Amino acid sequence: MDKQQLFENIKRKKSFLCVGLDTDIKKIPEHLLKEEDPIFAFNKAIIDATADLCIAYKPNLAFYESMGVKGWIAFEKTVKYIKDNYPDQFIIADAKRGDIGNTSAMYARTFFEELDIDSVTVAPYMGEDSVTPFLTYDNKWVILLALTSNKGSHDFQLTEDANGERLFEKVLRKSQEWANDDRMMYVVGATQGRAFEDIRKIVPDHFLLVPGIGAQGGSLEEVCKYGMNSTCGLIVNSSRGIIYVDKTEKFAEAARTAAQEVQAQMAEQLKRVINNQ
Ligand SMILES: O=C(O)c1cc(=O)[nH]c(=O)n1[C@@H]1O[C@H](COP(=O)(O)O)[C@@H](O)[C@H]1O
Repeated sequence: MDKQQLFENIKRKKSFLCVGLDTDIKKIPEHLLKEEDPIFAFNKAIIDATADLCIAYKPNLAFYESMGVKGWIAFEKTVKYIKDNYPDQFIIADAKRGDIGNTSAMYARTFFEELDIDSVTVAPYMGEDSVTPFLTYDNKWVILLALTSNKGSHDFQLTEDANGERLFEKVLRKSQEWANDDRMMYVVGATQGRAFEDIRKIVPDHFLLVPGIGAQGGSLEEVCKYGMNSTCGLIVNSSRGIIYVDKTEKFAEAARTAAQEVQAQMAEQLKRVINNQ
């Protein structure tokens, strides 16, 4: 999917919501445990209940890999289900990969060839040759960690060099030598507030993947105020705040209601982008 298609989907659905499929066997409703594949059954119900309200799904690999082979099978089935039934959805494999070049090439092969997923999250710490193997595929995206939502973002990302440049700013600047905004996005946590202003000075046109609303308490309004650009430029993720709001047989309905609330706020925020077209 290219940038224009993504923006068209955002306008059509009046949403830039990404539903995070962080599916934990210990958190799903009990009645699903009798299913042959409870993780997939849960995901399928959540996807069917939310697909018209969001433009992306982000399964986080940790949740699947923690279950070994069974988890990987549920992950593959989930990706296939989205692609077969909701082909307009942008799929993000949240894997936070990155290694020496020939190893990154194998990660890229997994997500882009074997599974044909749209994008993968990548850690920038090992530099250019750890990221470029992911950039050799047409119509596939690298989503590079820039300024994350967690407290630990202060340990490295927000530290300054002798010239006053912060590490996340160096990541944003340097990585633009490897790919432009039709192949690369950046992760910026919704908890980072006004930092979006600084980020937009360096990457005005890029899409940003923004996790951290909902369970982590980030403000959607603030993210939009400082981070939205003329093509929206935001994919905002919520995982626990949508998929775990109810643990009864009505969990999917409740997830839909939670997604509807976020989508309504997004539709409001999008007015200024759409009206300026
Ligand atoms: O790359 C990510 O998606 C990510 C980056 C970041 O800075 N913070 C962050 O929370 N995430 C992921 O986004 C999701 C957030 O989940 P909730 O806090 O439950 O909405 C999890 O899958 C996290 O691993």
